[in-house]
Amino acid sequence: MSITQTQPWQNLQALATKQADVHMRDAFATDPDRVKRFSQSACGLHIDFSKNTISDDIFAELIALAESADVAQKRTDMFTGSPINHTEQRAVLHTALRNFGTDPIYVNGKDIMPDVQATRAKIKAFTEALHSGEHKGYTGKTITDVVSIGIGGSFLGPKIMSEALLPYHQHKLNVHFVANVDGCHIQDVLAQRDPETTLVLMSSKSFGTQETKQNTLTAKAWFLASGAPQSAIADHFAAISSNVPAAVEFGMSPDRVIGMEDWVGGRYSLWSAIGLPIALAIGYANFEQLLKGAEAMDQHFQTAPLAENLPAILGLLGVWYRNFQDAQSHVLLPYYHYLRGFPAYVQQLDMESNGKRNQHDGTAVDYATGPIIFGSEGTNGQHSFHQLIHQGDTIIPADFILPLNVPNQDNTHHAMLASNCFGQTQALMQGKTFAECRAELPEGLSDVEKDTLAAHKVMPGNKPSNTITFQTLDPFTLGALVALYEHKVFVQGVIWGVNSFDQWGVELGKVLGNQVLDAIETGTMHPAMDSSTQALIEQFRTAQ
Ligand SMILES: O=P(O)(O)OC[C@H]1O[C@H](O)[C@H](O)[C@@H](O)[C@@H]1O
Repeated sequence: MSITQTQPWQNLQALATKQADVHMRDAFATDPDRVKRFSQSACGLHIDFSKNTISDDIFAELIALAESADVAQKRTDMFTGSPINHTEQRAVLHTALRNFGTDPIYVNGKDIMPDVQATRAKIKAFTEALHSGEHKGYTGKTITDVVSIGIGGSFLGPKIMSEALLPYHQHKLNVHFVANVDGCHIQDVLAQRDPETTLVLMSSKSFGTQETKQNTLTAKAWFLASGAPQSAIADHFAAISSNVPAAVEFGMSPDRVIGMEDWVGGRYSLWSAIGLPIALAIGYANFEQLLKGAEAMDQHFQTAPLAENLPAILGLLGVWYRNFQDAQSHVLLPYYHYLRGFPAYVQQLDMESNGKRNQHDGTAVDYATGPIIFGSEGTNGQHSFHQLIHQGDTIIPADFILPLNVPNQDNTHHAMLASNCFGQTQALMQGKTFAECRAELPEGLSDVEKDTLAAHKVMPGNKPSNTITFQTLDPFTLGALVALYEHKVFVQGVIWGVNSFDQWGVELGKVLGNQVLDAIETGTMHPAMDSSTQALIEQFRTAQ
């Protein structure tokens, strides 16, 4: 049965009509306990979700909707290794990677936990060998720089988590990230490096990603051009992949390849060996704390009643806006400079997981699914796109994220940051009425001028937001925050009945891109190629 035929879905449709006449301003004015009822905490995270266009009835129906979608059973299926990624016949077990328990988890009859623990030991050993200076370059010099090459989930997690945890960097290595195949980036990074003290770390789950392979080939050519012997590759190149044979065939020394399993999705892989660059930056002990924070959120997600369950709450609120308030997007606003990359991280996590249009049996959905995710650090967004969030004609639910304390805290700056964060949520909620705007206008204006100007100044308000706060962004808290969003996305995928763990939509672009590359290189157009693409290829070839 389609989710739209369930009673909670139909009740929510009726409640949406009723809710249209309610303004949050009035809800707060008549209900002093609202913030208490619509706030929850777990794993060091506090979520104030009272500035949402929900009532107790709506919240109850959203919980009922999750129950009708059997979120609890689907959650158990994921954690216990069922092949829930059914189009690829794979389990989805990024949660096993941060499981420090002793119980077995079986995939195809094999307990995977010994391998998970062995990989953690490899990450630890690799990190400590570089940090201690034991792993030296071919001329005997200490390795000072790591160039981490990867894209998508093999880039975003490592880069954004390393950036977010800058205060925890051990300063034993400089870790540089390269993702795009645009040669400018790899060339700029390598130009600053000494081949004798640089290690190149190639991360590619498939080991088939064009950008990552090309960047690594360029790095290898750079290294050998410096006069390094072929035999030195083993000391200066390493790889992380689920396709170890391909990595060895590519020229990686077998003992420099760390494997990963195919039941770890790219966008869920920072907890696997793909997270090695994070450990290289912050040290293995801190990396383990990152895992433990995610483990704590896993336990909360598995045990908390849905009405107190942080991922379920965020997921259901997203469904409320996407399916009953016609919201097309969702904005992430981390009020913390070190978390500036977090919107891009959640963009892949959310849009590559739930940007789908078919239910599990292949039938097309007849309701909205994944939203458009965007965002930027606060306060910068206030001086850029917040105008549309405040006065545009569409609802853009917002997540504000703020550490209550920051390292090397300057209280003046931090109070300003927090006041902007909270002030924005208040302005979005309460808005400013026509009468309030008109009353502030100078007396010299005529009534017509006042009416016109006031109309332009009205802030409708009733714009929803969640505010997520925590003491400080340490590795544990960051792990919990990332897992919170992973499980939010999971809850939504279950309700929408989509497979959140494949990504068939990225394949066609790759295939056609290779045909275009062939045409650029040979001048021979693919017979099925349209005239626009052919003209673009000709334009490019002519310009070279
Ligand atoms: O890690 P790789 O196999 O190189 O894949 C890198 C990225 O590219 C793919 O196209 C997918 O869109 C991503 O989910 C993946 O993270």
